Amino acid sequence: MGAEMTQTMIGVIGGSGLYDIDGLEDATWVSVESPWGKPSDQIMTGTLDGVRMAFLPRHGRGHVHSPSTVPYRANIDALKRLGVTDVISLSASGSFREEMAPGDFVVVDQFIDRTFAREKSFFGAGCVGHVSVAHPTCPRLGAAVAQAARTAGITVHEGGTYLAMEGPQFSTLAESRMYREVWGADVIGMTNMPEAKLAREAELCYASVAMITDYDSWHPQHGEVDVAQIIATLMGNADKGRETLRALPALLGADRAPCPHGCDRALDNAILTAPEARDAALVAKLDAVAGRVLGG
Ligand SMILES: CSC[C@H]1O[C@H](OP(=O)(O)O)[C@H](O)[C@@H]1O
Ligand SMILES: Nc1ncnc2[nH]cnc12
Repeated sequence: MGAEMTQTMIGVIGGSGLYDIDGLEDATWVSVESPWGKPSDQIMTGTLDGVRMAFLPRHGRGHVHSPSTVPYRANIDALKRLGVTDVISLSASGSFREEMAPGDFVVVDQFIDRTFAREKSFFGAGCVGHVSVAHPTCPRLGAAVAQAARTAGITVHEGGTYLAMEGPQFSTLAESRMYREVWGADVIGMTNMPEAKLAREAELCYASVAMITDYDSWHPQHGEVDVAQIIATLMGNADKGRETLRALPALLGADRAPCPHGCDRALDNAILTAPEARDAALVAKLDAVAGRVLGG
């Protein structure tokens, strides 16, 4: 991938409550082998409005994986291996802002990564790589998904900072207040990190939609968050997510110009390990993620 046109393939990572999507032509669940382990589930592939789509339920059908056990590297690698160019992440999220109400969508553009028990990079000893995540989401893809959600009649907030916590417990009241008042986070969830960082390493455009389910624990009128409260909003949000996805392919189109923000060239100059010092086994595992720059 470089300066030339390619074919769009939209990869969707569905969060809690979103385990399938509808309306795909030739919908088929396929198994994808990854050298990074087993992805969360099979991936549903198909076409919508002439655009290729791939859908992966982040927690697996039946909600098998906790936020800490989601195989983030295998998931991103499998999507890349299938030919995905653009990843939309849809996630159940709490809100730290009165105006970002349950049922609203927030197109996230920044993250604070508080996770600590996950593998966060495809790179390591024998092939060291450093990518920039100063701007961790793709503005082109984010604008398209915001437009798609508006087309579906959803209240959309463009821009917001997502606090990624380890979980699986929700935050204490003191944490909730600190994230909101001191750190300036807008929404909270448990899964967008390291997913966003790995998508950048894999040179995939990544946009994240926080589908608001609750006000976490800070809101004096709403009390503390619990799963029952979240589930009450989750199913409606999942339907809104599906409607957003139906509108998205027509907005992106099948022919894809290179990303104007450089997401698909993130590995230019990123790998520091000299070719003769690289670990052959790791380089082989990086065939899909970094084959463009590593060759082979
Ligand atoms: C069901 S509440 C907690 C759970 O839901 C979110 O998952 P996802 O981001 O995959 O929608 C949140 O991050 C937690 O993992
Ligand atoms: N309040 C919250 N905190 C963390 N993850 C969430 N997912 C949905 N709501 C959440």
